[in-house]
Amino acid sequence: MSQILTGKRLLLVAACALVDTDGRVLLAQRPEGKQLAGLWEFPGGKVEPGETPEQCLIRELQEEIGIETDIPCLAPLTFASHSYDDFHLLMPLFVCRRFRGIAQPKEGQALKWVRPKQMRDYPMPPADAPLIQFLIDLL
Ligand SMILES: Nc1nc2c([nH]c(=O)n2[C@H]2C[C@H](O)[C@@H](COP(=O)(O)OP(=O)(O)OP(=O)(O)O)O2)c(=O)[nH]1
Repeated sequence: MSQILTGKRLLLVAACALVDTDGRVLLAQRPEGKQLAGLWEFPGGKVEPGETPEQCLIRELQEEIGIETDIPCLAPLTFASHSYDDFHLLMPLFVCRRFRGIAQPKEGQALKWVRPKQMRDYPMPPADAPLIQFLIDLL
C-alpha cells in the first residue's frame, strides 16, 4: 500500500490560457528568486481556501497582469497532474478568449503572446509539457 502513496501534499493551482484574436496564448516568465524561476508558465496561482478555481483565476489575472474576465468566459480545457519534490501539483487549465484590458507585467515578469506550435521553444515547468498539445489541437 505504501508504495502507491507518495505522502506529498496535493497543491491546487488554477491556470489560464488567455487566447488573443490571432490564436496566440499569453505566457509569463517566472521571476528570479521564485521556484522554477525563468520558466514560462500560464498565468494563475494557488487556489486559496474558500475560492473556486474560477474565482482564483479572476483574482490572479487581475493581480498579475491587469486583465479582467468573468466566470462564464473561463472554459475548462484539461489539467496537469505532476509530482514535484515537495508536493503533487493538480492544475486545471482553463481557456479564456473574452477578457478586458491589455496584459501588463504587474509583478516584474516578462510576458509573451506565443502560438501553441512555438511553445516548445519556451522552457516551461515540467508539469506544463503535456498541456501544449491540447492547445495545438484547440487552436
Ligand atoms: N501559475 C502557474 N503555476 C504553475 C504552472 N506550472 C507549474 O508547475 N506551476 C507551479 C509553480 C508553483 O509551484 C505553483 C504556482 O504557485 P504560485 O505561482 O501561486 O506561487 P509561487 O510559487 O509563485 O509562490 P508564492 O510566492 O506566490 O507563494 O504551480 C503554470 O503553468 N502556471
